[in-house]
Amino acid sequence: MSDKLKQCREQIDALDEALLKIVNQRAALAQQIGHLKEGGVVLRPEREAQVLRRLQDANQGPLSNVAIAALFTEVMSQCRALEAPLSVAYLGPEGTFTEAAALKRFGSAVQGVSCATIDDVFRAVESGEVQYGVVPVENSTEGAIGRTLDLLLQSTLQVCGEVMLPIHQCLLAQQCDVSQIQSVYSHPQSLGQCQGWLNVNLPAAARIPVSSNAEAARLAAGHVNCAAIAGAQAAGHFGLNVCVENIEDDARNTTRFLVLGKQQVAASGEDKTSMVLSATNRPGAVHDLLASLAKYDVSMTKFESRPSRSGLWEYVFYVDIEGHQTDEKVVLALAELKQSAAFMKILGSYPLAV
Ligand SMILES: O=C(O)C(=O)C[C@]1(C(=O)O)C=C[C@@H](O)C=C1
Repeated sequence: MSDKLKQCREQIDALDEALLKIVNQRAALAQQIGHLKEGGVVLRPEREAQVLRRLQDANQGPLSNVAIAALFTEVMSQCRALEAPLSVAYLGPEGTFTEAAALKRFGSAVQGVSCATIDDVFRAVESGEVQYGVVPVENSTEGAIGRTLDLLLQSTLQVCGEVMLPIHQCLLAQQCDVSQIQSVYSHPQSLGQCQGWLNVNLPAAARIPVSSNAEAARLAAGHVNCAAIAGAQAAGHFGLNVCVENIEDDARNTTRFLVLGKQQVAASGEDKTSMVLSATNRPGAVHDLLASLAKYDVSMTKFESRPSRSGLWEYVFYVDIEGHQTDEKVVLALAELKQSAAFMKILGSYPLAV
């Protein structure tokens, strides 16, 4: 070993000891805070977002802000676990992007509960079996996840947070001779995100939609001439090879997930509010809804219409705005909006994804 290498490792050892002491001091403070909360809710999304943003603002590298967020999310996850255990349901099975989103938001010190359907995630949170749930809500290439939107309308749960996860799809198979692949399994959303790649590279292969990407990988593991489209993490779970990486048609392909819970999250300073609206049946009604937002300078980040399921050709609108429902201009805009809407339900205010 060269002298320089030895020296660097000695310095790392010394720093690790200092880090060890400091993270344990931090953990002890979190424990104290836990006692002060006395039966209160342990997870404080607004505080966690503020901690991450402050550190990202102060970060001078060489670690990236993405790395800093991942590192300190894990630190907070371990500290939080000393205050109280936390359970989180997600749309499973293990190895799906939703599991990755839950991990990204909550870190590893939580009890993850895999659910077979989006409905089951809602039920698990509603019944109190778990404290939080994570479900996909929209993808940048394929659009809304209708089932999540429909359940948000019916449910009493609050949206407590959002997670943005860059989605990189891979072709997984037992053998990587692409000319031998006859069928490709995947979730319909993932097949949609890769249709351009499939048209060019596997035009003759059957595209078989299944319930999840993990299920696709499980099926591909049983047939030598079949492949799955899934995240690279699924390859390890099912003993498959990653034959081709990044086969999504848009390199910026991102899925947005929602964190569901029962708490009203306090303002963090950079927040979003989600709601569902319906307009009265008269000319200009939708315009009036949006005019209330414009009047108070509230930006809209999403507008999505869905059948209302209560009348033929009737629609509800899913709207996200910038700001917390307790912010002054949001309070004014929402009060006016409520006057012109036939129906209005606030789904929750929560910190912007860090
Ligand atoms: O500040 C708190 O309320 C804490 O419990 C500490 C802490 C942290 O580790 O920083 C942990 C859990 C909360 O969700 C927020 C922050």
